[in-house]
Amino acid sequence: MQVWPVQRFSKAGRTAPRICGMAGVFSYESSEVDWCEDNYRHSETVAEFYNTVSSFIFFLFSPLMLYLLHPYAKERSRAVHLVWFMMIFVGIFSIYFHMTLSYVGQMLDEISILWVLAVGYALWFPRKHFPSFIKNRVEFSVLVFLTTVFSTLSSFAKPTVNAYALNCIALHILYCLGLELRSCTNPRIHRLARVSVFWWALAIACWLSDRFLCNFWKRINFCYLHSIWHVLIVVATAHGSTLIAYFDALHEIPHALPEIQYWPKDHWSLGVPFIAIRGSSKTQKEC
Ligand SMILES: CCCCCCCC/C=C\CCCCCCCC(=O)N[C@@H](CO)[C@H](O)/C=C/CCCCCCCCCCCCC
Ligand SMILES: [Ca+2]
Ligand SMILES: [Zn+2]
Repeated sequence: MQVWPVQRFSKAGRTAPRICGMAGVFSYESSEVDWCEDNYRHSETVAEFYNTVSSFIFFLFSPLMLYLLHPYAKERSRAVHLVWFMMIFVGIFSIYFHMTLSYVGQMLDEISILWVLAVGYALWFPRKHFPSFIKNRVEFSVLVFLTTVFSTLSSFAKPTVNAYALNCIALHILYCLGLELRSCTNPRIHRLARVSVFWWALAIACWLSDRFLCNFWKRINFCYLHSIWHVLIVVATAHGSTLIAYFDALHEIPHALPEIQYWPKDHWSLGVPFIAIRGSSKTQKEC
């Protein structure tokens, strides 16, 4: 396969990125992070072709999830649309990052993920687990906002650890889900939880493998694991965020009788989950 002659950009043998002045932070390969896929193999201007192209998956799922979650958003708050709206920006920044491997691209990619997570926490973190000094969701949102501003500033201190820190937040989300599931007996919900964790585990396995086993993947000429991660983490987020939003709906708008359904076919193995709103009369919660 042809490698484009822009090898002057190649990182081979280089230990630290060259950032010279303000313009340097935008330059190709100014990020300390470089994924396993060979740079400039398919294009002169796109550093990691498959990692860039696979980031377009955000543009497929974001509008679909905005559409599917609209009935729930109408009942709960239009603010829940922020999560998938902001995912469009995660997609844009992911494309920019993999296209240039620039320092600015990396920071935009990671900071946008951090803010999506922050919005998710502010909207959906269960009230019963709020710290004792917090009285309501507005106060909790202020706390999340301040923590996120602090984390955003800290992310410039050691950019190479940002992605690991973000993955640790995913572990906290899994822990919170576990707590909710303990008091839930609905088998449909437990199945959605298993499917969500399955996609997330597959995604993180690809991310770690691309990071740490690159030599092996290069030897067998298969350097696409980070591209696969993009697809899997979006699928995991579609499942996981719907599950979290379902628990939120059960607690916050139980009268709406929320129910998990799948699009386009109402079967867990074939579709994308969403929250269907069955009514507005006050009834017992299911779990
Ligand atoms: C009560 C808490 C509610 C939280 C709601 C969760 C909302 C979803 C939030 C985040 C979406 C993740 C988007 C991933 C974008 C990937 C872009 C990317 O590939 N970036 C890499 C560089 O190109 C970078 O190295 C990756 C960094 C790690 C990102 C970690 C993301 C954590 C995802 C959490 C997903 C939860 C799924 C839960 C499943 C049970
Ligand atoms: Ca690369
Ligand atoms: Zn990526």
